[in-house]
Amino acid sequence: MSSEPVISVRAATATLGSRPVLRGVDFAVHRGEVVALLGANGSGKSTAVRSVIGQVPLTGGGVSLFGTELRRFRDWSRVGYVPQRTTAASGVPATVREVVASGRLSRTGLRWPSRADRAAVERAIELVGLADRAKDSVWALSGGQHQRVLIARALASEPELLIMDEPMAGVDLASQEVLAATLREQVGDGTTVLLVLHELGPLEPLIDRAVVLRDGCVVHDGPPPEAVGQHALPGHDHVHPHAADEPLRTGLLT
Ligand SMILES: Nc1ncnc2c1ncn2[C@@H]1O[C@H](COP(=O)(O)OP(=O)(O)OP(=O)(O)O)[C@@H](O)[C@H]1O
Repeated sequence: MSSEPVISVRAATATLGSRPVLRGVDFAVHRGEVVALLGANGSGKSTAVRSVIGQVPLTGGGVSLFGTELRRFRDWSRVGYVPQRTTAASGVPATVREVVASGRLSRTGLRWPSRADRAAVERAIELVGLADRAKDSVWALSGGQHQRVLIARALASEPELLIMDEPMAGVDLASQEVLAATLREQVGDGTTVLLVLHELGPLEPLIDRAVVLRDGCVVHDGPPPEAVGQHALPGHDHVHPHAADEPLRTGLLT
């Protein structure tokens, strides 16, 4: 493990509207790690990852990527980002291949795509199991297939760091399995991953560490919490044993 974190978030504070949403968040993600950001609805998970990629300005503290302060970081082809469930279909008709290829633009810029660029796009499409749909319009896809396209778009630049906001939300079981396999492959290749999850689900075996947020603060940073009994059910405040004597309430599923 490299001593310099790939992501370093230090005492981060952020306000949305007049609401303090991040209230002094600290965490780091090291090279090759898979870290899940967990917490109840509204705990600040999306805001935290959006601040990591500069979409939410911090009111205090700092973020570094690959050892560079965010405001000076320019190497965005090293970072793949999958936003919280949106559609890959804009107002403009586009095929699966076109949307995925747009994810390569951070590497190609304005030059004509090379053979390596095209191969990376095809590999990303294959990884998410959509090779047979490459020429189809994204309008014709299911929600789970859309999500796969967004992930392929993030993978097209062959990023060293993949940041995903609830990649499994609203995704059918078949697509979940494809996404888990895709992620396993990326992790096997050494990609560093930070992902927002509502529950660990099929990605659980891949997760090295969990950072749990509550009300904009980190309340746990360590082994992923285990869902047990009825507390594993959606709607239950999640209680699990902690290394210390007190049980830790993560509010994981509420
Ligand atoms: N643009 C905004 N303006 C004002 N408040 C916002 C805005 N975006 C989010 N919030 C609020 O900030 C808080 C944190 O939101 P955030 O999306 O980071 O939470 P989350 O943990 O990702 O939740 P979820 O699991 O529901 O996605 C919530 O209370 C939310 O209502």
